[in-house]
Amino acid sequence: MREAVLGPQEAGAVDARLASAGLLDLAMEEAGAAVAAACHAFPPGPVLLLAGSGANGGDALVAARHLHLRGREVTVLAAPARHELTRLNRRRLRAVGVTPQPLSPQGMRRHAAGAALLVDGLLGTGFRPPLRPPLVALIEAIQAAGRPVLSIDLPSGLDALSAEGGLSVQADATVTLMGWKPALLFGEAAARAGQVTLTPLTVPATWVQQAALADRPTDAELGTLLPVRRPDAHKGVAGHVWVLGGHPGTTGAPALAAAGALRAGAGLVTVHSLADVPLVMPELMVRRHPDWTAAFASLGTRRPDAVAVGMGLGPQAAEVAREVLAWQVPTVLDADALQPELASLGHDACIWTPHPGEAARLLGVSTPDLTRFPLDAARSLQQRLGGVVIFKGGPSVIAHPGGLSVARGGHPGMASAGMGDTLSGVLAALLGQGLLPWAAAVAGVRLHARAGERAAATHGYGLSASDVAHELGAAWMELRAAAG
Ligand SMILES: NC(=O)C1=CN([C@@H]2O[C@H](COP(=O)(O)OP(=O)(O)OC[C@H]3O[C@@H](n4cnc5c(N)ncnc54)[C@H](O)[C@@H]3O)[C@@H](O)[C@H]2O)[C@@H](O)CC1
Ligand SMILES: Nc1ncnc2c1ncn2[C@@H]1O[C@H](COP(=O)(O)OP(=O)(O)O)[C@@H](O)[C@H]1O
Repeated sequence: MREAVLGPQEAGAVDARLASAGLLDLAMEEAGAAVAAACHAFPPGPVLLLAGSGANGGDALVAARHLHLRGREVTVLAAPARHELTRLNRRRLRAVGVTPQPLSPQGMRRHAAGAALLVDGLLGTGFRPPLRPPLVALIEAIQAAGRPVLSIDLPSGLDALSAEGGLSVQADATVTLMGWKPALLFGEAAARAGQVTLTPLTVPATWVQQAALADRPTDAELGTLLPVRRPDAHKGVAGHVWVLGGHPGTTGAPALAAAGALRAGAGLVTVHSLADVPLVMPELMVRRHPDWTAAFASLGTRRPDAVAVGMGLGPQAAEVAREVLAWQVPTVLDADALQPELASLGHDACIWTPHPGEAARLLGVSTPDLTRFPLDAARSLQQRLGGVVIFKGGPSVIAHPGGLSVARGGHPGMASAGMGDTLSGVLAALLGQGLLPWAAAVAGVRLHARAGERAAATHGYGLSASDVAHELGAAWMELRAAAG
């Protein structure tokens, strides 16, 4: 099932809709039950639950009731409830014999000493930074307690939309509700969440869609996008990819892109370069040109099915990319071709693949400004460049005219030189096989990430881009198999 990446909901609007059908009550009940179930994965012993004033606190109160009814010793420290359902669940908790005590850092410290587990229900998606003092002291007290922590929805103190950690709870596990929040997927914030499990909640799909900022497609969905060849297929129908790149000192980059293209099913791959590009696979065709004017003259009016341009291309990259963009063929722009002066020259069949440094150059902002809010960064890049943008990272965000998509998987071993070059080749291969740019982008990024995961199983942090290219075929088979 396609999962949503959710932004903070406008609590009032959601409440009104849900409350009218009594569904918010059911949703909170489901949420609390899931949290209680997750507590059983921790060692046995007393559970200290911390409930804030909003609905996140309400979830904690429901969890406390479920735990108590199953015979688990619980202590609940709760802030005065501002949320109607939270008040209701406070009454329900009292009715089964558990009376919440006032929430304070002192009380927290006193009770944490005897607790086997802390449940953090202080703040959820309703939190708006900066953190106010009473919460600062509480979060510091949670950290100082040194007990295992299970957070509800997201660790308290994290801004659901931001990748920043800041002062926030360091959880061992998080039960997130309804959909993934950006904070659980990116940067320092994601590292605060520990092991995350998603509890979907039985609410109408339209509500989830309304709250969603992005989607997060599964392998089964992405596998259906990969092309299937007829038995009588020949290399002429599998796409001819041209790779334009390389410069003395960076000749490996186009070679890696070309290997990525071949391993992602391109029928023919030709590298055009002014430099002496290594023939990393004998199946590649490499044409060395004296200069780019001569190169374009010799190519005449011949055009490939798809182009990847920019990898290790050096100082003339903008000029070369300008010429390529005028061809109006499906084009992947990477590395040195990611220049601000090309922004207005793109077309609908372009895929731009900046990493955060290149994205900052394209938008004229600082890298941290972009990595803090990766979904906003991807959206801004797409608005500036048009076509499809892949804002690369772990994970990457794909911005296309239909919205945003957050990729799954990959491996930290992929943080090594040349990895993006291989991705460019993969994308060009998929474009050359007829995929629409958005489909090539979402399927290509996942194919590359899955190949990275497979290669990392053998090579760990010693992973190279060539290792990833070698796993592309197996990753392709897996994705297709997942599609059924
Ligand atoms: N919307 C839904 O469909 C569901 C939401 N649920 C829960 O509801 C949560 C959202 O609930 P709410 O919107 O009530 O918000 P929260 O429970 O996240 O917190 C809101 C409260 O936090 C305090 N707060 C906000 N900013 C603060 C700051 N800077 N410093 C200190 N305190 C601050 C305010 O006092 C506010 O009352 C979700 O995270 C989830 O846990 C679940 O009950 C399941 C269903
Ligand atoms: N920690 C990570 N988790 C998942 N994928 C990663 C991670 N680090 C890097 N990658 C992937 O590796 C690629 C790196 O691209 P890039 O920075 O352009 O490399 P290069 O410029 O060396 O070719 C991107 O596709 C990125 O998504």
